[in-house]
Amino acid sequence: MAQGELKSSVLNRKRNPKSPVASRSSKRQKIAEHRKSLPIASEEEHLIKAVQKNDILIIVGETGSGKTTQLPQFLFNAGFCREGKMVGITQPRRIAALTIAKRVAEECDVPLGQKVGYAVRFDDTTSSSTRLKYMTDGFLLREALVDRLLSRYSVIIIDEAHERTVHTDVLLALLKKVQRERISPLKLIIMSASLDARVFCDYYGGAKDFHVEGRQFDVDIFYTVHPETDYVDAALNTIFQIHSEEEEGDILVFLTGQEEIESVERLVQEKLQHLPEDERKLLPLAIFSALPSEQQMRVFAPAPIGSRKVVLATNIAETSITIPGIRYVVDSGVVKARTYDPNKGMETLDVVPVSKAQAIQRSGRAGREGYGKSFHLYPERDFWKLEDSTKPEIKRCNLSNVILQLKALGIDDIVGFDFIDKPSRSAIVKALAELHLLGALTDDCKLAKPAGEQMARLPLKPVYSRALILANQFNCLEEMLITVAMLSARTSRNHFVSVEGDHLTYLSVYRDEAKAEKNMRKWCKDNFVNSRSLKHARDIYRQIRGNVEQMGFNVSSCGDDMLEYRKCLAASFFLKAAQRQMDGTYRALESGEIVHIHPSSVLFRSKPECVIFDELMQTSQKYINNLTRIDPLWLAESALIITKQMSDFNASCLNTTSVLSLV
Ligand SMILES: Nc1ncnc2c1ncn2[C@@H]1O[C@H](COP(=O)(O)OP(=O)(O)OP(=O)(O)O)[C@@H](O)[C@H]1O
Repeated sequence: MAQGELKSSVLNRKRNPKSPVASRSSKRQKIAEHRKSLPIASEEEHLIKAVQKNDILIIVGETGSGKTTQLPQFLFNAGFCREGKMVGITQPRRIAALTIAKRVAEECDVPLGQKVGYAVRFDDTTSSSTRLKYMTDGFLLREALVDRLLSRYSVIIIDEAHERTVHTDVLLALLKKVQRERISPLKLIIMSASLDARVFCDYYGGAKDFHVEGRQFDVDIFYTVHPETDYVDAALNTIFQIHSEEEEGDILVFLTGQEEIESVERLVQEKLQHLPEDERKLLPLAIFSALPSEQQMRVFAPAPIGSRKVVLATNIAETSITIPGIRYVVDSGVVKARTYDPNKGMETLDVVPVSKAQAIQRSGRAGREGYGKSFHLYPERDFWKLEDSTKPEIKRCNLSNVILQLKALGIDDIVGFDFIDKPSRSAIVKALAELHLLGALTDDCKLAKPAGEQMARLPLKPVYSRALILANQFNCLEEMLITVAMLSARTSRNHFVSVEGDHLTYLSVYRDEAKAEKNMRKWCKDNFVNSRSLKHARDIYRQIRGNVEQMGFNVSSCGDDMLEYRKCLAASFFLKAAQRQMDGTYRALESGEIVHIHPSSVLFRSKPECVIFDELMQTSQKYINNLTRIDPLWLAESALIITKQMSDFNASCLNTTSVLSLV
């Protein structure tokens, strides 16, 4: 993309004053000045009055106006944290909870974990003195399992509500109920950067909305004149164009996923080799959700003096976060979106155009510390054609996890539950049936004891939780913990091939690295394994091992008896089994879909007669991935159990019999 093709639509610019490298007190002064300069600062009094007057408040403000960092501090100062009460702030993403809490602790000049802390899955920094608690929406939902009325909170703020993650949607409904049931008052604040305040106001019966006007810094917006045929190539060119022509400042590039990011990372490195020495000072850094937290945090460190960092990100960096130094944003205009078809039990992962709200959020990342520029790799006319916002996740995801949590919260009538946007009936029925077959629900659709309770306590997909519970009985819990950790970390498995399938291959990758005497990075490099993902898997392993030990499980190993382990996999993943057809394709037994083994599976060539799989996904074709070869007779054993379960299953609790089509 040539410079001439970029078009500016915002001319009004303000420059960021140069920041002095400061001693602690001048840093404190700088922070105080910064806080005063935020658009929300002049609204403190009005906001507090509005919260005092209204039990539910919808706050809408532009990105960067200071909602997330300032409002909790205003509430603290106004006395909402007296008598040990807390203000809880939820974020859709863990990286946001983490970095915002760090920033607010810095603004308050306190160590993280005391007055200000964060809590995300497997990582809780809060203490008994924490008053402002940043957390993921999923974490608060889990907290409700232990303390139904969320009694320690005086205020709960649901931030970035417009993202409409499934956990946010469930919280919106749950908090309505909690508010009604609580004796001590609970203030509820819904915050959103954009648009649909109306939806939330209506949902809460005409709740009051409050608008914070203005933003701190302008962002110049540029579009291409013509559509780009290859956005990766266009992104690469734009990075180097900014690097050679624009003033100092870091670059944030939005791409779609890990593989793409890693390939752009390599391409940037390669291109740099062809530049003169003094123009090579460009440091590519990746951030995506499968990256371990501490590696994600690298993008927040300043670039070495004289260098420019270029952060290659998925939509993980789209909302809430401030990456210091970013002045330029490059927006590919696309995102990888997951949708789930409950009838086929199939996930589809498509690269689709972003919504207007997402494009605005992306641009907003350039104007956090000073004036910025945002380069969209598509024409302006295409921006206007984008959807306003993304479809709520609850309408396009597998509901089994969320329904299990609602059941564990004592909410039995899922169909009648007051969702802001109701999931389809078929998605609910499918999830209930799946949970029943996995042993989490009784025949009357109640939480089964203890299996359902244990599954609800484990922060994993229900099928993984079931695999762990069964593995405890099959004496292969150690192996299953590794498998679940490797599957959750989406680790690569090149080079190590077990003829039995991907799960066993994962096991050998994990174990061989542990045995090797070399350092992990070197070992991974020699063996073509992604070291980032493997490290992530090790973290997850440690954490879930802690969970199952707390539940009283004894982590034992089946040694070399992999038959037991494979039988255990079959008994857990029986709903995800596929049988080879005459023509070499497979038929997924649950849905009847014709599917193919993904080329990255170690079983791609050997094509065994019968397999269980972890993923069924539509990309260019319908693929199954993460497979293990099983004996069809083992499935027959599971089928007998299922038939028995189904005959006992009280389908009237769903008011439908369509669950029977499952078996
Ligand atoms: N970690 C950080 N480091 C440096 N500055 C930060 C950090 N977090 C926030 N800020 C500053 O505070 C400003 C306000 O951030 P805040 O997150 O409160 O805004 P917001 O209105 O909630 O925006 P958004 O809707 O985009 O989350 C940012 O624009 C930035 O200048």
